[in-house]
Amino acid sequence: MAVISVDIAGRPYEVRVGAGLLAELVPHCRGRLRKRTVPVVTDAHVHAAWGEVVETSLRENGHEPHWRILPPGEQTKSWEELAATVNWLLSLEVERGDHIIALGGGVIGDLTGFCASVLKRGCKFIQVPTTLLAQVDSSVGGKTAINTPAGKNLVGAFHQPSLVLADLSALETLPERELRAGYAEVIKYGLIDDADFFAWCDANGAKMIAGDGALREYAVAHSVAAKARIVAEDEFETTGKRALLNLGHTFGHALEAETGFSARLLHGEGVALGMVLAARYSAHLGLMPQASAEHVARHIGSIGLPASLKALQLDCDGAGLVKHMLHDKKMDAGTLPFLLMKGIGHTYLAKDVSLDDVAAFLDAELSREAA
Ligand SMILES: NC(=O)c1ccc[n+]([C@@H]2O[C@H](COP(=O)([O-])OP(=O)(O)OC[C@H]3O[C@@H](n4cnc5c(N)ncnc54)[C@H](O)[C@@H]3O)[C@@H](O)[C@H]2O)c1
Ligand SMILES: O=C(O)C(=O)C[C@@H](O)[C@H](O)[C@H](O)COP(=O)(O)O
Ligand SMILES: [Zn+2]
Repeated sequence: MAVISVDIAGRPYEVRVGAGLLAELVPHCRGRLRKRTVPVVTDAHVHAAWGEVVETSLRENGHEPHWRILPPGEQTKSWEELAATVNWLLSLEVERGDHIIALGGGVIGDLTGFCASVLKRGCKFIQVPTTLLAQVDSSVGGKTAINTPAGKNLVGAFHQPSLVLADLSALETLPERELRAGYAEVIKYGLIDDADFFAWCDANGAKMIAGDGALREYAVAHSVAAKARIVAEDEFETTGKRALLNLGHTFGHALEAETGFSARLLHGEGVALGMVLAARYSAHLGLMPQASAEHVARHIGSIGLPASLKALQLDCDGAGLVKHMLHDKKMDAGTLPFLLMKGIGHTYLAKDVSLDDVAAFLDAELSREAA
């Protein structure tokens, strides 16, 4: 098992990565579950696959799980589910010191974390991520949120978990499309500032997705360590450092909004295509060699992730996509800083991007044939 520490000032916590952690959930929680009643928020797919394992671990250790089983999918990150879940937690008389368990992917982690942040002005919670995406990214760092009709993650809070338990065994029941989508956020760490890790992904990504346990443990632990370093430096995304984790997301979130936050485009798929667009736009601006941008696109395409905007068959133009971007939380005095690349492993926050130019670039990409 790998244990990574997230050194948030004054509130450090551990991320444990290994196989079989769900079956021993309570021992790993080491005294965090104070009461007999333990609230567990999950979704229907995760409950069907892992509910019994978690139930057994809790009951064998003298706890009584209370389940809130939500509909799977992005639509669950909503005002309605937030209100209903907070009311459910209140009905269980959860106290601030109790730990709420978020068992699931990024949707469950983001929603439950946000509930924990507002309940009684801040309750404790434990992230138990069951998707690759949640293990390498969303369970770590304390961003929590819901979506609104105006866009992605527009209402939320920074609220750190007390513990993250990433059980690699959970990935055994994860559909392959979800594994690939999660892998997009793994590649992201290589593209941000770690060219060696991108080379590792190039060599091992497909085998890791196919099920190699040692490669999975390395990918998850390396990604968590990368995220932990960035978050410890800039917890609240104020210095520009944490914004690097948004690589591909300005494009990706606009695509998610355009496709109605539906199963047509998963978050990780939007990020994958968003990173291709960020690389190609960087090449278009002359910042990065076109060959490096195509290297990024080739690797992403080789995994079965979307690498072409045309393939999405959107019913909009570049200006339509840019309109979604105006809700991006990085907007600053009417301008939108963009994550661009000077090369693989050299991402930076550019403050001088023209949105008209981005729209024209996207118009060209919308009609570009897939490589
Ligand atoms: N807070 C952050 O820092 C952060 C980072 C990245 C992404 N996110 C958010 O995370 C969300 C995406 O998360 P996701 O990709 O995990 O999606 P998800 O939570 O929707 O899970 C994907 C699908 O897999 C199913 N599933 C989960 N675990 C399973 C398992 N072990 N076996 C079988 N099925 C399983 C779910 O029911 C769902 O159908 C987005 O809303 C995104 O905005 C947040
Ligand atoms: O942790 C972060 O910081 C990230 O940006 C991680 C992203 O992968 C994640 O999708 C995040 O929720 C996006 O943040 P947002 O602030 O653009 O909503
Ligand atoms: Zn993301």
